[in-house]
Amino acid sequence: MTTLSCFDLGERMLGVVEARDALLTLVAGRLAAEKVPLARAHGRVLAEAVEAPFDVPGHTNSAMDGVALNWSTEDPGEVFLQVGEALAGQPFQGRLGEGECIAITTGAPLPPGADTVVMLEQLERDGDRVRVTRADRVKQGQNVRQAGEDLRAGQVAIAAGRRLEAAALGLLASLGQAEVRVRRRPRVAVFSTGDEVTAPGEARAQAAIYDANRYSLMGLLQEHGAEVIDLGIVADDTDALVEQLADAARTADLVVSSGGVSVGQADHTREAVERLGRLTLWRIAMRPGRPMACGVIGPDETPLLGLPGNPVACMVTCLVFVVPMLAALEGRSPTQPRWKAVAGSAFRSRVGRTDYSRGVFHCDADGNLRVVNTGNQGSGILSSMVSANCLVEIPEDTDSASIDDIVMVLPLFRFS
Ligand SMILES: Nc1nc2c(c(=O)[nH]1)N[C@H]1C(S)=C(S)[C@@H](COP(=O)(O)OP(=O)(O)OC[C@H]3O[C@@H](n4cnc5c(N)ncnc54)[C@H](O)[C@@H]3O)O[C@H]1N2
Ligand code: MOO
Repeated sequence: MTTLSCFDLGERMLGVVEARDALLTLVAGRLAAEKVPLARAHGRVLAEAVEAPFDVPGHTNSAMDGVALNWSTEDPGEVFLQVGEALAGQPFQGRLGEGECIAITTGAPLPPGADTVVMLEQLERDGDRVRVTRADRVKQGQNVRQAGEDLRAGQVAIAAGRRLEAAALGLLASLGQAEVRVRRRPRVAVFSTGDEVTAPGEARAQAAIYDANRYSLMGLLQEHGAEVIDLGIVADDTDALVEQLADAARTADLVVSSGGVSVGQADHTREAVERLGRLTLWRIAMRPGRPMACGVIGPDETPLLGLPGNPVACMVTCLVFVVPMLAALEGRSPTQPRWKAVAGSAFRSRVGRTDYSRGVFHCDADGNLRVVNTGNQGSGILSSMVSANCLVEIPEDTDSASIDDIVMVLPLFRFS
């Protein structure tokens, strides 16, 4: 089935998946790659696969402090003559003969002729004679890490499109990589609309509200890897907004606004966007987050998403629609992590609409994920978003979610 573009969907109510697929068509290709020092690469996305330039480990080495010896013969005996030592970084120069051993430390290369390490705790020493206690328990090859057992030279160590978390940074360092090629961070311009919306720190007029959305959006976008361009609260002046948006379209990969998308509003944002490109207003069969605007602006058709003004609807639509677009820009999979959990409370739902409730999941005594809602689910109640660690998604074919039903949870924090 071909996916329709944002402007071909018409007036009907859209499904969440359909809307997300259409938005992903606006993300034209992946962002350019750039080289960054490994120490600054945390959270970035690898632009190309990294192959191991050599075997890892590079040499067969000891996993214990003890002695290295040859255990391949049928009766290796119990007493060995120590003929030298190998330290990490200082190999033993020579070959072990029958009945010989060397002292060895963890990580030191095994000399030719040795295939087994017996740890210190299992040894008795008398001058250069070493006796292996409980020799019946020794297994040939024990306590030895084979060259290439982690990675073979030329094998892909980390695939392209992978976000670099702590373990990946450690692995890249162990491969000697001082720099890595990662995708440029997606640049997202963010602004708020609404005459009543006031910047925190400024005096608040009667019936005005402080601008919550820009801050929750900037937080979500940064958490998911974006570089944010803060355009503030747009002035009530269409010409000024056109100038600001034209600028944003030149520098940003995506423009995100909140407010002014419900029906029947005389809105200068809409007029400004239409002067610079195209805009379509959507109604999505979801709650919260039903009204949304989708458009393109500027010569490069930079995508613009107008998210609903209600603070929870704004965050939910950012998670469900904008976060997958960021993933696509960075060359990651846009599929979001979600898990099954047992409902510990009832959740709001209705056939024909995807419902997102704020939930808290935890592991119960049997080790199962259990999720309860965080109370008042009004679209303006940000404190129930603060108490939540997930969204509970009840799909459009489901008319109720009661206690003990299985539901899907989407973590609110970045998982991959
Ligand atoms: N007749 C209809 N009315 C409404 C509909 C509808 O379909 N028909 N949809 C409702 C839904 S659902 C939502 S969500 C909102 C979306 O409204 P807008 O995007 O036009 O947003 P505003 O009207 O500007 O604001 C709604 C609400 O949110 C507050 N807000 C706005 N911006 C911010 C901000 N930056 N920080 C904090 N709070 C903000 C604003 O004060 C309003 O209370 O429309 C419903 N109405
Ligand atoms: O889409 Mo609007 O979500 O809540 O109040």
